[in-house]
Amino acid sequence: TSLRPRQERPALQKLLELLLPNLERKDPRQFFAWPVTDSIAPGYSSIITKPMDFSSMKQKIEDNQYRTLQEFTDDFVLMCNNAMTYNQPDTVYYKAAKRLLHTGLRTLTAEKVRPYVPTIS
Ligand SMILES: CC(=O)c1cc(-c2ccccn2)c2ncccn12
Repeated sequence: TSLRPRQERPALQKLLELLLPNLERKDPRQFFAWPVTDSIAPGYSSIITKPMDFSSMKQKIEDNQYRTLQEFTDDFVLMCNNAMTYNQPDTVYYKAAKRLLHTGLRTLTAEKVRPYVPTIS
């Protein structure tokens, strides 16, 4: 239940706190740093049902909301796919998202990161 305190997952949390800045560095123009607002992107909230951005991912790490590396990866993929859904292919945002998705997944699936993926619990 929600009343049960979130069990600590220090090893995973430490890993995610290392991985997040690595991914953020791949977004130097900080397109993905903060939630996209309807004022900068007309109609965004009615088109994108599950918004995601790096600041929200950071908060989820601090709040112990990621149980596995896969859940963290899923949010990263969601963030990139949102940008490729809302923005047309010829926009800087779409192109940045496509590149970020590709380079970010290479980091998240790298051999040296894989040992942190828990086997069937
Ligand atoms: C990520 C994304 O879809 C995005 C980020 C931005 C953005 C992010 C930071 C500063 C300015 N714009 C944006 N602007 C218009 C349409 C879409 N976007």
